[in-house]
Amino acid sequence: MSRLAVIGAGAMGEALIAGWLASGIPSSDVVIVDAHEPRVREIEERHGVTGVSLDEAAQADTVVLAVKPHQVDGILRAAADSLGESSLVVSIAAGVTLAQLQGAAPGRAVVRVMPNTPALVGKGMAGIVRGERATDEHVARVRGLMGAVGKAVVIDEGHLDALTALSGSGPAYVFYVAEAMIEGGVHQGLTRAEATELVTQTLVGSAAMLAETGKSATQLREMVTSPAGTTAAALRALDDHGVRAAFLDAIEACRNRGLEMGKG
Ligand SMILES: NC(=O)C1=CN([C@@H]2O[C@H](COP(=O)(O)OP(=O)(O)OC[C@H]3O[C@@H](n4cnc5c(N)ncnc54)[C@H](OP(=O)(O)O)[C@@H]3O)[C@@H](O)[C@H]2O)C=CC1
Ligand SMILES: O=C(O)[C@@H]1CCC=N1
Repeated sequence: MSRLAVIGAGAMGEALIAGWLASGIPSSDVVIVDAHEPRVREIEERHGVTGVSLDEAAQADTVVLAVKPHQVDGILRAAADSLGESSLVVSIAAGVTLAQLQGAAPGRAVVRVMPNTPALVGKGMAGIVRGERATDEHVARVRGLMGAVGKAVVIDEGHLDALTALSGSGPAYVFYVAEAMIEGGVHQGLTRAEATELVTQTLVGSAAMLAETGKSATQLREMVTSPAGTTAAALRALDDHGVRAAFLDAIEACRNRGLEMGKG
Protein backbone atom coordinates (compact mmCIF):
# COMPACT_ATOMS: atom_id res chain seq x y z
CA MET A 1 0.00 0.00 0.00
CA SER A 2 1.22 3.47 -0.82
CA ARG A 3 1.63 6.21 1.74
CA LEU A 4 -1.39 8.30 2.61
CA ALA A 5 -1.23 11.74 4.24
CA VAL A 6 -4.21 13.51 5.81
CA ILE A 7 -3.68 17.23 6.30
CA GLY A 8 -6.23 18.52 8.81
CA ALA A 9 -7.25 15.92 11.35
CA GLY A 10 -10.60 17.43 12.25
CA ALA A 11 -14.07 15.86 12.19
CA MET A 12 -13.97 14.64 8.58
CA GLY A 13 -10.24 13.89 8.52
CA GLU A 14 -10.59 11.66 11.56
CA ALA A 15 -13.72 9.93 10.17
CA LEU A 16 -11.77 9.03 7.03
CA ILE A 17 -8.71 7.88 8.97
CA ALA A 18 -10.83 5.67 11.24
CA GLY A 19 -12.73 4.22 8.28
CA TRP A 20 -9.56 3.53 6.30
CA LEU A 21 -7.85 1.80 9.21
CA ALA A 22 -10.95 -0.31 9.88
CA SER A 23 -10.96 -1.30 6.19
CA GLY A 24 -7.47 -2.77 6.55
CA ILE A 25 -5.09 0.05 5.59
CA PRO A 26 -2.15 -0.30 8.01
CA SER A 27 -1.70 2.61 10.42
CA SER A 28 2.00 2.66 9.46
CA ASP A 29 0.94 3.82 5.96
CA VAL A 30 -0.96 6.85 7.27
CA VAL A 31 0.58 10.16 8.35
CA ILE A 32 -1.21 13.25 9.57
CA VAL A 33 -0.69 16.97 9.91
CA ASP A 34 -2.79 19.26 12.09
CA ALA A 35 -2.30 22.84 13.23
CA HIS A 36 -2.86 21.82 16.87
CA GLU A 37 -0.21 19.67 18.50
CA PRO A 38 -2.62 18.29 21.17
CA ARG A 39 -4.97 17.19 18.38
CA VAL A 40 -2.08 15.41 16.61
CA ARG A 41 -1.21 13.55 19.84
CA GLU A 42 -4.88 12.61 20.34
CA ILE A 43 -5.20 11.17 16.82
CA GLU A 44 -1.84 9.37 17.11
CA GLU A 45 -2.94 7.74 20.37
CA ARG A 46 -6.43 6.87 19.18
CA HIS A 47 -5.47 5.47 15.76
CA GLY A 48 -1.76 4.63 15.83
CA VAL A 49 -0.95 6.92 12.88
CA THR A 50 2.03 9.32 12.89
CA GLY A 51 2.09 13.11 13.00
CA VAL A 52 4.62 14.60 10.58
CA SER A 53 5.58 18.00 9.14
CA LEU A 54 3.71 19.45 6.16
CA ASP A 55 6.81 18.94 3.99
CA GLU A 56 7.00 15.25 4.88
CA ALA A 57 3.26 14.74 4.38
CA ALA A 58 3.50 16.35 0.94
CA GLN A 59 5.79 13.54 -0.18
CA ALA A 60 3.13 10.88 0.36
CA ASP A 61 1.64 9.18 -2.71
CA THR A 62 -1.81 10.50 -1.85
CA VAL A 63 -2.17 13.80 -0.01
CA VAL A 64 -5.67 14.42 1.35
CA LEU A 65 -6.49 18.05 2.16
CA ALA A 66 -9.07 17.98 4.96
CA VAL A 67 -8.69 21.49 6.34
CA LYS A 68 -11.39 24.18 6.26
CA PRO A 69 -12.08 25.49 2.75
CA HIS A 70 -10.53 28.92 3.38
CA GLN A 71 -7.30 27.26 4.55
CA VAL A 72 -6.82 25.07 1.47
CA ASP A 73 -5.15 27.58 -0.83
CA GLY A 74 -2.45 28.65 1.65
CA ILE A 75 -1.67 25.12 2.77
CA LEU A 76 -1.51 23.75 -0.76
CA ARG A 77 0.80 26.59 -1.85
CA ALA A 78 3.01 25.93 1.19
CA ALA A 79 3.15 22.21 0.36
CA ALA A 80 3.39 22.51 -3.43
CA ASP A 81 7.20 22.52 -3.67
CA SER A 82 7.48 19.42 -1.46
CA LEU A 83 4.91 17.37 -3.36
CA GLY A 84 6.49 14.29 -4.92
CA GLU A 85 6.63 14.01 -8.72
CA SER A 86 3.79 11.47 -8.67
CA SER A 87 1.89 12.75 -5.61
CA LEU A 88 -1.86 12.92 -6.01
CA VAL A 89 -3.62 15.79 -4.24
CA VAL A 90 -7.14 14.99 -3.03
CA SER A 91 -9.18 17.90 -1.69
CA ILE A 92 -12.34 17.22 0.29
CA ALA A 93 -13.04 20.93 0.89
CA ALA A 94 -16.54 22.09 0.07
CA GLY A 95 -16.67 24.78 -2.61
CA VAL A 96 -12.95 24.82 -3.47
CA THR A 97 -12.85 24.31 -7.23
CA LEU A 98 -10.44 22.31 -9.34
CA ALA A 99 -9.31 25.59 -10.94
CA GLN A 100 -8.43 26.99 -7.51
CA LEU A 101 -6.61 23.80 -6.51
CA GLN A 102 -4.74 23.67 -9.80
CA GLY A 103 -3.78 27.33 -9.35
CA ALA A 104 -2.24 26.55 -5.95
CA ALA A 105 -0.43 23.44 -7.19
CA PRO A 106 0.36 24.00 -10.88
CA GLY A 107 1.19 20.91 -12.86
CA ARG A 108 0.05 18.48 -10.15
CA ALA A 109 -2.60 15.80 -10.36
CA VAL A 110 -5.65 16.90 -8.38
CA VAL A 111 -8.95 15.19 -7.56
CA ARG A 112 -11.89 16.65 -5.61
CA VAL A 113 -13.86 14.40 -3.30
CA MET A 114 -16.99 15.16 -1.28
CA PRO A 115 -17.20 12.46 1.41
CA ASN A 116 -19.52 12.29 4.41
CA THR A 117 -19.05 11.37 8.06
CA PRO A 118 -20.64 7.88 7.85
CA ALA A 119 -17.26 6.90 6.34
CA LEU A 120 -16.34 6.52 10.03
CA VAL A 121 -18.43 3.33 10.14
CA GLY A 122 -17.75 2.19 6.57
CA LYS A 123 -21.10 3.52 5.30
CA GLY A 124 -19.93 6.68 3.60
CA MET A 125 -21.13 8.19 0.32
CA ALA A 126 -18.58 10.10 -1.70
CA GLY A 127 -18.56 12.04 -4.96
CA ILE A 128 -15.30 12.12 -6.94
CA VAL A 129 -14.37 14.78 -9.52
CA ARG A 130 -11.37 14.20 -11.75
CA GLY A 131 -8.93 17.02 -12.38
CA GLU A 132 -7.47 17.41 -15.85
CA ARG A 133 -4.06 16.07 -14.84
CA ALA A 134 -5.45 13.08 -12.96
CA THR A 135 -4.88 9.76 -14.71
CA ASP A 136 -7.13 6.69 -14.77
CA GLU A 137 -4.86 5.20 -12.09
CA HIS A 138 -5.37 8.25 -9.87
CA VAL A 139 -9.15 8.00 -10.20
CA ALA A 140 -9.01 4.26 -9.52
CA ARG A 141 -6.88 4.94 -6.42
CA VAL A 142 -9.39 7.45 -5.06
CA ARG A 143 -12.30 5.15 -5.93
CA GLY A 144 -10.49 2.43 -4.00
CA LEU A 145 -9.96 4.66 -0.98
CA MET A 146 -13.51 5.95 -0.87
CA GLY A 147 -14.95 2.54 -1.74
CA ALA A 148 -13.12 1.14 1.30
CA VAL A 149 -15.27 3.35 3.55
CA GLY A 150 -18.58 3.20 1.69
CA LYS A 151 -19.84 3.98 -1.81
CA ALA A 152 -18.28 6.32 -4.34
CA VAL A 153 -19.47 7.85 -7.62
CA VAL A 154 -17.50 9.84 -10.19
CA ILE A 155 -19.40 12.97 -11.25
CA ASP A 156 -18.90 16.26 -13.11
CA GLU A 157 -17.69 19.19 -11.07
CA GLY A 158 -20.86 21.08 -12.03
CA HIS A 159 -22.88 18.64 -9.92
CA LEU A 160 -20.63 18.48 -6.88
CA ASP A 161 -22.41 21.25 -4.95
CA ALA A 162 -25.73 19.44 -5.51
CA LEU A 163 -24.15 16.19 -4.30
CA THR A 164 -22.82 18.07 -1.25
CA ALA A 165 -26.35 19.26 -0.54
CA LEU A 166 -27.59 15.66 -0.43
CA SER A 167 -24.85 13.35 0.80
CA GLY A 168 -22.06 15.64 2.06
CA SER A 169 -24.24 17.67 4.42
CA GLY A 170 -27.09 15.13 4.44
CA PRO A 171 -26.08 13.28 7.61
CA ALA A 172 -26.69 16.52 9.53
CA TYR A 173 -30.29 16.68 8.26
CA VAL A 174 -30.85 13.08 9.34
CA PHE A 175 -29.40 13.75 12.79
CA TYR A 176 -31.55 16.88 13.00
CA VAL A 177 -34.66 14.81 12.25
CA ALA A 178 -33.48 12.23 14.81
CA GLU A 179 -33.05 14.95 17.44
CA ALA A 180 -36.55 16.28 16.74
CA MET A 181 -38.14 12.80 16.86
CA ILE A 182 -36.39 11.99 20.14
CA GLU A 183 -37.56 15.31 21.56
CA GLY A 184 -41.10 14.43 20.43
CA GLY A 185 -40.92 11.10 22.26
CA VAL A 186 -39.69 12.77 25.44
CA HIS A 187 -42.58 15.23 25.20
CA GLN A 188 -44.91 12.22 25.15
CA GLY A 189 -43.49 10.80 28.39
CA LEU A 190 -40.75 8.38 27.19
CA THR A 191 -37.32 8.59 28.75
CA ARG A 192 -34.60 10.05 26.52
CA ALA A 193 -32.88 6.66 26.48
CA GLU A 194 -36.08 4.88 25.39
CA ALA A 195 -36.80 7.50 22.73
CA THR A 196 -33.21 7.34 21.43
CA GLU A 197 -33.30 3.54 21.07
CA LEU A 198 -36.67 3.64 19.29
CA VAL A 199 -35.62 6.38 16.88
CA THR A 200 -32.17 4.93 16.17
CA GLN A 201 -33.49 1.50 15.24
CA THR A 202 -36.29 3.07 13.20
CA LEU A 203 -33.71 5.02 11.16
CA VAL A 204 -31.50 1.94 10.74
CA GLY A 205 -34.47 -0.19 9.62
CA SER A 206 -35.88 2.47 7.30
CA ALA A 207 -32.49 3.09 5.65
CA ALA A 208 -32.05 -0.66 5.15
CA MET A 209 -35.49 -0.88 3.49
CA LEU A 210 -34.57 1.96 1.12
CA ALA A 211 -31.25 0.30 0.29
CA GLU A 212 -32.45 -3.29 0.05
CA THR A 213 -36.07 -3.58 -1.11
CA GLY A 214 -35.79 -1.78 -4.46
CA LYS A 215 -38.94 0.16 -3.56
CA SER A 216 -39.05 3.95 -3.80
CA ALA A 217 -39.24 6.22 -0.77
CA THR A 218 -42.82 7.02 -1.79
CA GLN A 219 -43.83 3.33 -1.90
CA LEU A 220 -42.19 2.68 1.45
CA ARG A 221 -43.93 5.68 3.04
CA GLU A 222 -47.26 4.50 1.65
CA MET A 223 -46.69 1.02 3.18
CA VAL A 224 -46.65 2.67 6.62
CA THR A 225 -49.59 4.98 6.04
CA SER A 226 -52.87 3.18 6.78
CA PRO A 227 -55.97 5.02 5.53
CA ALA A 228 -57.19 7.51 8.14
CA GLY A 229 -54.66 6.07 10.58
CA THR A 230 -51.97 7.37 12.90
CA THR A 231 -49.28 7.97 10.27
CA ALA A 232 -51.62 9.98 8.06
CA ALA A 233 -52.32 12.25 11.05
CA ALA A 234 -48.58 12.75 11.59
CA LEU A 235 -47.82 13.42 7.91
CA ARG A 236 -50.67 15.92 7.76
CA ALA A 237 -49.03 17.83 10.62
CA LEU A 238 -45.65 17.75 8.81
CA ASP A 239 -47.28 19.08 5.63
CA ASP A 240 -49.12 21.78 7.61
CA HIS A 241 -45.72 22.94 8.89
CA GLY A 242 -44.23 22.96 5.40
CA VAL A 243 -41.55 20.38 6.19
CA ARG A 244 -41.25 19.13 2.60
CA ALA A 245 -40.83 22.70 1.30
CA ALA A 246 -38.32 23.37 4.06
CA PHE A 247 -36.19 20.46 2.82
CA LEU A 248 -36.31 21.77 -0.75
CA ASP A 249 -35.17 25.19 0.47
CA ALA A 250 -32.49 23.67 2.72
CA ILE A 251 -30.99 21.67 -0.12
CA GLU A 252 -31.02 24.70 -2.40
CA ALA A 253 -29.40 26.85 0.32
CA CYS A 254 -26.71 24.23 0.83
CA ARG A 255 -25.89 24.03 -2.87
CA ASN A 256 -25.86 27.83 -3.19
CA ARG A 257 -23.50 28.12 -0.22
CA GLY A 258 -21.09 25.71 -1.95
CA LEU A 259 -21.21 27.81 -5.13
CA GLU A 260 -20.64 31.00 -3.11
CA MET A 261 -17.65 29.46 -1.28
CA GLY A 262 -16.18 28.50 -4.66
CA LYS A 263 -16.16 32.18 -5.67
CA GLY A 264 -13.62 32.85 -2.91
N1 LIG B 1 -17.50 17.62 8.43
C1 LIG B 1 -18.04 17.03 7.37
O1 LIG B 1 -19.05 16.30 7.48
C2 LIG B 1 -17.46 17.20 6.01
C3 LIG B 1 -16.41 18.10 5.78
N2 LIG B 1 -15.89 18.25 4.53
C4 LIG B 1 -14.77 19.16 4.33
O2 LIG B 1 -13.71 18.71 5.13
C5 LIG B 1 -12.91 19.81 5.53
C6 LIG B 1 -12.71 19.76 7.03
O3 LIG B 1 -13.98 19.89 7.65
P1 LIG B 1 -14.17 19.49 9.17
O4 LIG B 1 -13.43 18.22 9.43
O5 LIG B 1 -15.60 19.58 9.44
O6 LIG B 1 -13.39 20.73 9.86
P2 LIG B 1 -12.53 20.73 11.18
O7 LIG B 1 -12.37 22.16 11.57
O8 LIG B 1 -13.10 19.75 12.16
O9 LIG B 1 -11.13 20.13 10.70
C7 LIG B 1 -10.12 20.85 10.03
C8 LIG B 1 -8.82 20.62 10.80
O10 LIG B 1 -7.70 21.12 10.09
C9 LIG B 1 -6.91 21.88 11.00
N3 LIG B 1 -6.01 22.83 10.36
C10 LIG B 1 -6.17 24.15 10.18
N4 LIG B 1 -5.09 24.70 9.60
C11 LIG B 1 -4.22 23.71 9.42
C12 LIG B 1 -2.90 23.64 8.89
N5 LIG B 1 -2.26 24.75 8.47
N6 LIG B 1 -2.28 22.45 8.82
C13 LIG B 1 -2.89 21.37 9.26
N7 LIG B 1 -4.13 21.36 9.81
C14 LIG B 1 -4.79 22.53 9.88
C15 LIG B 1 -7.96 22.55 11.80
O11 LIG B 1 -7.47 23.28 12.88
P3 LIG B 1 -8.25 24.67 13.28
O12 LIG B 1 -9.46 24.25 14.04
O13 LIG B 1 -7.28 25.45 14.07
O14 LIG B 1 -8.62 25.40 12.02
C16 LIG B 1 -8.83 21.37 12.13
O15 LIG B 1 -8.29 20.56 13.13
C17 LIG B 1 -13.62 21.07 5.07
O16 LIG B 1 -12.96 21.60 3.95
C18 LIG B 1 -15.03 20.60 4.73
O17 LIG B 1 -15.59 21.34 3.67
C19 LIG B 1 -16.34 17.52 3.47
C20 LIG B 1 -17.36 16.63 3.63
C21 LIG B 1 -18.02 16.43 4.90
O1 LIG C 1 -20.73 22.01 6.44
C1 LIG C 1 -19.80 21.95 5.61
O2 LIG C 1 -19.42 22.97 5.01
C2 LIG C 1 -19.15 20.63 5.33
C3 LIG C 1 -19.20 20.24 3.89
C4 LIG C 1 -20.17 19.11 3.80
C5 LIG C 1 -20.46 18.78 5.17
N1 LIG C 1 -19.87 19.58 6.00
